[in-house]
Amino acid sequence: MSRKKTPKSKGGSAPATSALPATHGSQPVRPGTARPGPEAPPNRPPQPGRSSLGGGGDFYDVAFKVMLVGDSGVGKTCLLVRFKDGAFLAGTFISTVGIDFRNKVLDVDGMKVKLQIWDTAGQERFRSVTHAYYRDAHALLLLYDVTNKASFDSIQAWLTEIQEYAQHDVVLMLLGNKVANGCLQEYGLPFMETSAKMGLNVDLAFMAIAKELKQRCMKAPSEPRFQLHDYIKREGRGASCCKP
Ligand SMILES: Nc1nc2c(ncn2[C@@H]2O[C@H](COP(=O)(O)OP(=O)(O)OP(=O)(O)O)[C@@H](O)[C@H]2O)c(=O)[nH]1
Ligand SMILES: [Mg+2]
Repeated sequence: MSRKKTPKSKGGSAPATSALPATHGSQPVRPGTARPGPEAPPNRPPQPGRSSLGGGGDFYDVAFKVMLVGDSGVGKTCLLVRFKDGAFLAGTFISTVGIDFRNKVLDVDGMKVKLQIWDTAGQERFRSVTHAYYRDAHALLLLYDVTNKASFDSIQAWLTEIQEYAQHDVVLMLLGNKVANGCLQEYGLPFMETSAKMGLNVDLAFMAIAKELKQRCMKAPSEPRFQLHDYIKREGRGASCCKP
């Protein structure tokens, strides 16, 4: 499989007024089959198959879009910054406006898997912006704050929204951020407790998504199926559990 190196890109953001993302269903974007094209403008999501998906300055074999969703204040931006930069955004809470993204390339069993991670605004007034991005997402990380019951109570509403706007085969994982004890099996989703502050299970959450996505499009018939539930149960640190 061919590999690609494209100009460095830290990420970008799309204001509430930005155009809709291009539609490509839930097909992964492989550099080897990419159409040539200019970099997408920084305030718009990249077009499928264009070199902008290669931003980040790294070679990659396959690219996927991952979206972070959940109520305002649950820690989506902090989780992404922790994953991308290994740092915790302490201090004043600055709510995301519109939508923002960062790229990161992971080595998944010898293959370079690029995740383009979209950080959405949890505030209600940006909900229509978020809706427009669901259809392009290959995976969704739904976050709630384990110290905020209201954010937990919102899970069902988020799931309803996901069902309405996302692809039917989207990979979905629930993350209880700001870590506490206990297990959650209620929604039957792969689940982990994370802490953007302490870095708990953050890399693992994204790696689990990358492994699942990579296997969905690359698995050889003889290869055993990747078990997302088993993987996060086995590899998760601290309190983590999932549906058997
Ligand atoms: N203790 C603790 N605080 C956290 C953690 N993650 C985020 N926070 C804090 O929670 C607040 C909100 O974090 P953000 O990441 O900005 O929340 P968000 O989900 O992006 O919010 P919106 O952009 O409004 O949707 C900030 O004050 C963070 O410092 C965590 O794991 N532990
Ligand atoms: Mg945010």
